[in-house]
Amino acid sequence: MSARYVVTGTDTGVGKTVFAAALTAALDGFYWKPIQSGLEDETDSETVARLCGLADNRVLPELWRLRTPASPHIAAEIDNVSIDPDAIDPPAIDGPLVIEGAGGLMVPLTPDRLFIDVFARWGHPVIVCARTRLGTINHTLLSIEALRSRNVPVLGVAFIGDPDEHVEASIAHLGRVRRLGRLPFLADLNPSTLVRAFRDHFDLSIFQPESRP
Ligand SMILES: Nc1ncnc2c1ncn2[C@@H]1O[C@H](COP(=O)(O)OP(=O)(O)OP(=O)(O)O)[C@@H](O)[C@H]1O
Ligand SMILES: C[C@H](N)[C@H](N)CCCCCC(=O)O
Ligand SMILES: [Mg+2]
Repeated sequence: MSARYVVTGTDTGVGKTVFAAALTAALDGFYWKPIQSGLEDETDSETVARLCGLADNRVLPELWRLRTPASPHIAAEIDNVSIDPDAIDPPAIDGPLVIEGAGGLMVPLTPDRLFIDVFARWGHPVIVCARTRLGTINHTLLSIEALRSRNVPVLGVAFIGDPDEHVEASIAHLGRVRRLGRLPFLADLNPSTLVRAFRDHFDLSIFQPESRP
């Protein structure tokens, strides 16, 4: 089976979608956001389609599209639908697949079930997107601990923002986790600046295990 990567983050708004667009483009792969909450602004799938520079069919349809920009379990209740966490399975496509959650790991899908429970069932490697800003050490280490306590494979941390060597190194050391790279803030965010930034700041071979010697 082709590679599957789960892109999660320490919080909502950390830059998962932008990172996921960059990774999808770099892998020449597919993107899937199973649950979208919030439909008024550009959705994450639309953002990825705009930023990854690939054909529209590389963005797979969401399973649940919820109107309210809230936690999925609340947005689902408002829309009077129920999310079935057991029915969330990655589409069987032939090619690398980048899957984005919603918010952070412990975001509820129902009153009793969390996104991290679904990731644990899949067992696909998880990439934790983390800010470099103050507060990130605590949030990132907690996220890694939550994944490890459920035996979810952690590929590493993708930092987003301005460089902070001390902070990034501390997280790698204390979390015993790989630093995948750091996506800088791009004042002009478009497909070409994003592809270049990913190429300059990440080692693609980490995401292509089959091409490693
Ligand atoms: N590397 C970057 N350079 C410039 N802007 C960025 C970058 N990363 C994220 N942003 C901006 O920050 C905002 C939040 O990013 P993004 O939508 O990727 O977060 P998210 O973690 O996917 O949030 P959600 O939990 O809603 O899915 C967006 O306006 C996005 O354009
Ligand atoms: C609305 C937002 N952009 C995401 N789609 C959902 C974020 C849920 C966060 C829930 C929480 O941790 O409190
Ligand atoms: Mg997103």
